[in-house]
Amino acid sequence: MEKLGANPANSCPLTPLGFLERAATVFGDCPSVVYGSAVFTWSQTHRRCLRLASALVSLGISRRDVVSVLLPNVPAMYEAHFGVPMSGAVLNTINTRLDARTVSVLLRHSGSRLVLVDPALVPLLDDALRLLPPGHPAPRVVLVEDPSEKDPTPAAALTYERLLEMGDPDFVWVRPTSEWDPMVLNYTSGTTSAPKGVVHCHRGIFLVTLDSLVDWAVPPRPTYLWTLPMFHANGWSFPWGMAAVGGTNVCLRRVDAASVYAAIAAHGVTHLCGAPVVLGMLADAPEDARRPLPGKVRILTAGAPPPADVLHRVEAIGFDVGHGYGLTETGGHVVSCAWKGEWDKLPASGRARLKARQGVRTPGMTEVDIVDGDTGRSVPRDGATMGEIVLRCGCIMLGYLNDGEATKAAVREDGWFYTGDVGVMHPDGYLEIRDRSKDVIISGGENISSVEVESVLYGHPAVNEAAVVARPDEFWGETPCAFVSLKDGAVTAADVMAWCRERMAGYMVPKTVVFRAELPKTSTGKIQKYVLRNLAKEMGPTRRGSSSKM
Ligand SMILES: Nc1ncnc2c1ncn2[C@@H]1O[C@H](COP(=O)(O)OP(=O)(O)OP(=O)(O)O)[C@@H](O)[C@H]1O
Repeated sequence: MEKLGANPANSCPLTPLGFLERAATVFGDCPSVVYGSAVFTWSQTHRRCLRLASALVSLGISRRDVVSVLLPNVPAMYEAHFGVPMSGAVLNTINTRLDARTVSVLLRHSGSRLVLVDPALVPLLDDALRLLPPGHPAPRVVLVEDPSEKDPTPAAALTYERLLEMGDPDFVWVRPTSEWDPMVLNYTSGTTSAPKGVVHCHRGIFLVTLDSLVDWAVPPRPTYLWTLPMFHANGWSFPWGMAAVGGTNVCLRRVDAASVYAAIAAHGVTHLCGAPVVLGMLADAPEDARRPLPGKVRILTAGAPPPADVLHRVEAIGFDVGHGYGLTETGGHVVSCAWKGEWDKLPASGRARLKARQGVRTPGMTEVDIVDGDTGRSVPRDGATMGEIVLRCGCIMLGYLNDGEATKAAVREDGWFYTGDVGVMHPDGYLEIRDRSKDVIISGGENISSVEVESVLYGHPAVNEAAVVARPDEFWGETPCAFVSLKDGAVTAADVMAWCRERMAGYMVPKTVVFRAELPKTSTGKIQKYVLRNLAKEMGPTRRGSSSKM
């Protein structure tokens, strides 16, 4: 036995890129990517990706060079997920909702060599390039033509289709020399601080892709609607996943309730992903935007805590919602609320409450725990004691690009990745996020989960969105301050406080309620609590016994 082990046949580097070759063989004539009236087959997508890889190499792109994309969910964005790493380069998808300054910082930080850009985003890229420091080599720009957008570049500029024409459809793609070779570079959303550049290798992406398919029980040949931006942590690994199962990728340039319902009906969509804001959008869609669902439509939600009330409402329409938890640093979801048959017997609100819990590790994940910050020991399974969620598995990032300190703080010597999320472990072994460590409110020594207070606020029939942050308090240190946007305006701060008082302990009830037409969000649709926290701080401390409204 001692002599047996790794050999050249069993230690070839794992990579998700091979899924595409297989898809071309098995599903060659089946639709791969649909966009408006354009329909590609898997053999066409395979050849287009090889052309892209070959053309990039002919432009001088080589192993480990960074190629960025500034694109909505269009076919070129899908193809870049294969074509760019098939050239040996590292794919960097840039969030299209960022401002020019941030895009410029990311281009500089990543040392990007080439950018694929959408016509509508050319002005943003131009501004970002102008902001690069003098002497910094600007990346080469390739415009991705789009039938629905005016072409803003001179005829002589290099375009995506011309680039593909230059490429070889029989190109022998550049395989990773090691499965640990970097494959993608994704910047985090910047919800809690400046975006960090997360680097994943081929092996990690291979593992999370297959794990996500198994965990969500995705069958062969699904019809997958791209409501989740592929720039957000590579669409939680599903660009590669859809090739593995021969799915049809329905691309949408813009996501609004009417286009989502229309696309579901027109294409017979079976699967889609979205942050809880997308669920809210579907649940609150006006009657004239809705279409009957053509069959079972499954939604995977992750990225922020889904309020039980929103889960309940979207399931009432007929959607079948799965709930996952992950971070840019894990490449996809690694914890999910694995559903038990016996829960089906519960009333709808009870089912939604259970589904709002983040759940248990996915099958491919090695270990998840919640640990006490001081002792490092697991917290008791009592559904009440809070600790930090830590993870261990093959899809944890290689690290943050050029940021050894942040990498060391997140991936520690004890073998855990520290998520910065605070949660509790329930007696049945399912975990539930209570907060991000920076968002916990400490009032008179009691830890208050802002998420828990928010979930009560979301239950109020007039509340559209809610976020709870700490406001300084002269006596308690901090008290909860709720920022609320309303569906209709006929509610007072006193009503909101009374609603909370009936449903939670007194110390958790917001002592300040601020109404806003809209709450500030990150480019991935998450509410920017640090902006609200600053606003709460600027209001000055609350005084003993006081409660206020604005
Ligand atoms: N199902 C979920 N329920 C609650 N929170 C979730 C869920 N899924 C993800 N999250 C939150 O999203 C975070 C991961 O988001 P992402 O990687 O996009 O960047 P970010 O953490 O928002 O940005 P930054 O790290 O720059 O502040 C998790 O740490 C967690 O706080």
